[in-house]
Amino acid sequence: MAAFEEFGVLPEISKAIDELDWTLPTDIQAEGIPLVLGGGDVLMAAETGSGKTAAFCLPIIQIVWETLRDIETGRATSSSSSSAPAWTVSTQDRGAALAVAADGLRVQSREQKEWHGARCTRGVKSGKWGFEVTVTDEGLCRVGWSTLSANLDLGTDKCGWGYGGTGKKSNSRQFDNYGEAFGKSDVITCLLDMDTGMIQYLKNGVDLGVAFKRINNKEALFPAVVLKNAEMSFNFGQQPFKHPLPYHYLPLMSAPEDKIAINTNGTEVAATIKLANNAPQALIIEPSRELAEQTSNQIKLFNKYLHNPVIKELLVIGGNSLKDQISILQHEGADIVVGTPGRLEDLIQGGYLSLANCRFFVLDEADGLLKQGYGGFIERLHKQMPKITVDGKRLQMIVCSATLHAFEVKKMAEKLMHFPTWIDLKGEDAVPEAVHHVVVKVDPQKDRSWADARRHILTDGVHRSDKVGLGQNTAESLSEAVKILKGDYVIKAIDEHNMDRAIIFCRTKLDCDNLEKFMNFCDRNRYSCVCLHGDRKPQERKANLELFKKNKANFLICTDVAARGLDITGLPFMINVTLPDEKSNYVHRIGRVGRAERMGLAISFVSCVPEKVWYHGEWCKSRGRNCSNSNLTDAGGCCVWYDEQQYLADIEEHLNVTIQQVDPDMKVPQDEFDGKVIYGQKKKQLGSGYESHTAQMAPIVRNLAILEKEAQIMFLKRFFPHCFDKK
Ligand SMILES: Nc1ncnc2c1ncn2[C@@H]1O[C@H](COP(=O)(O)OP(=O)(O)OP(=O)(O)O)[C@@H](O)[C@H]1O
Repeated sequence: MAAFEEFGVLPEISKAIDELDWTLPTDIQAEGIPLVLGGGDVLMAAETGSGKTAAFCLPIIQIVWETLRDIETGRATSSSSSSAPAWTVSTQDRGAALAVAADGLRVQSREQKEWHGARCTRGVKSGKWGFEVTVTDEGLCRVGWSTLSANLDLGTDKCGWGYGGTGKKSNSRQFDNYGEAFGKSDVITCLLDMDTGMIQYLKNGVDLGVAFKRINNKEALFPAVVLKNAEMSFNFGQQPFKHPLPYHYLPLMSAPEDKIAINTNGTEVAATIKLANNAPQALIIEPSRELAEQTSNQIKLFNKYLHNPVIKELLVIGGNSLKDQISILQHEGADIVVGTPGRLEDLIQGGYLSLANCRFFVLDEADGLLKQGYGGFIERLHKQMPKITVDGKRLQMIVCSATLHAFEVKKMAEKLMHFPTWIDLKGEDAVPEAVHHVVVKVDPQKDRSWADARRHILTDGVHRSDKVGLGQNTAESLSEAVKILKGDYVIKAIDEHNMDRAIIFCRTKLDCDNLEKFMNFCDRNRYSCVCLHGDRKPQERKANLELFKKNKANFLICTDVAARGLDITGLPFMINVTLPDEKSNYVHRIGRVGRAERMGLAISFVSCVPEKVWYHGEWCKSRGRNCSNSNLTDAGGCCVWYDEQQYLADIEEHLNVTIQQVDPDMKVPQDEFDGKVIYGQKKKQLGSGYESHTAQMAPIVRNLAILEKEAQIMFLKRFFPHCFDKK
């Protein structure tokens, strides 16, 4: 069996993977694929280039295909089930913000302002029954019994009877003192005597007395709960109760069929499902067009051998014809949509793309999307997606990035995701081992070559009206010198390392354009380059990326638009002309090399003096185009002093490493990277490292064995002293 099949992947998909020469799943794939196939919400945090795209695409493709096949063969029906469901909390008969765990025995609502409730899948028509709940987190909760016609806000109408954590019982919105308050870790036993119409509760095994008597009810009663920012677990008798039920009461699980009623709320008569053309099963959001295109291409590759039915995949990004995308949605249809926020918003708002059948919601580079301000957009889409699809499947949300440890991500996950599993393969943000990253200090006071540089890069014009140049030892003059030196250092780095392929990051679009001109000026053939940034037309961006990918241009000069996710096989080198001010972007930029275990060298230039740079905000009318207001922002201008030393310190602290420093001659010192690896290729004899690991662990294991033996002997001596006496 092929390696991927062992993780539950269909043979047809596995065959397509084999053709890519992937022998084994990467760690994130080995952990992520089974979790997604198993129906869970997943947060995947793993380093750049570790194969996250396939970790979510493969299981999604598989489930989408299986669903299409079931629909085609008539096996898929809407969520009603004539066979009686188990005693669990219903995923159908529940409030929108109430999450039910996969086993149906734990519920959670993180909604702070509103109450959200749910009922059990089964109820009882007669007899004396009991179940237990445990409060597993702080918050407000009410638990008890209700009929199917009661509203989910238990105790607020005449058909629901509840007991709340504040020590009140309620029915018909009448709240009366009862028992005592309860909270986290308390166990509440809920008792119902259908024959006399009596409801009673125990708190941690202590009888609180009758709560409701002679309830005038002819309908079946169902266990019910309502929560406000709280969590609770249920036991209908699946586990031994923590506190025994009073005499004559039995666990609900043991109720015979003739006394059971089935919860039919939210379930409809079985019907064959038909999915609308414009209502895909999966929506994948990417932060940039290039990345969306890349993911879409991967899906096409993995799909290759899945026929009957064929999965229809659609890329929706700006720059491609909106009319064509609408036409495809209306006529051919799409099962998986990959897109960027802007175009997705246009299609959804225009009513061309429906989220009514969406069961996979993927946020790739999620922290990037949130930082770009798409949090509200994501929440709006999530609200429009059904939490349970027509065929009874739960909406699954998958969130990934190499840098997921942002507060915004955790907040969003808490709000939108359903008991998500974190796959965190690195702990905190980290740079892959396959990346050798170094910094080169740019010190215009030590390196005076800028002073008599006859040819130099056209700088960004920040100091156009300042007096700069030789003899001027002002901050402005040194800042201008840094800009000149950095242009030269790019050429030096390329020459020193014989780079014939590299991605070069600049801070602004203008810096990219200036570097492109400079490299062409130096030698159009040797330094052949293309640009990728937001001011270039979509078709040009696409063409430039292709030129670089196909090796027709040696260098790709770009802004952070290309920092995330771009996958260029075996890219050996990367240059940071200026460090990003956002720590996580360092990790993403660096991650363009050292992918799929191929070694990469990343060189970052770091100015030793402050550099004055453009910073156009909303206040800049032209948003930077031909802007010449070089005053500082606090004086109403569009410039700031950029402190790269500080950014370097921040990055080092964030990654908990000291980044190796290299002299301006760009020579990388002899270490385990140099000489033993060829950048762009896999490290030879990577080895598992187990051998040295075993040697390190051996003495510790030996000590543990001794301790274990001592503990066992102490135990035996204490409880079986006679065995030792005899000896
Ligand atoms: N199991 C595998 N075996 C070999 N190569 C793989 C495997 N999985 C993925 N790859 C390759 O590894 C490279 C990186 O994969 P991918 O783009 O999915 O990384 P990523 O984790 O999403 O990175 P980033 O965080 O930068 O977006 C790709 O070229 C991909 O083809």
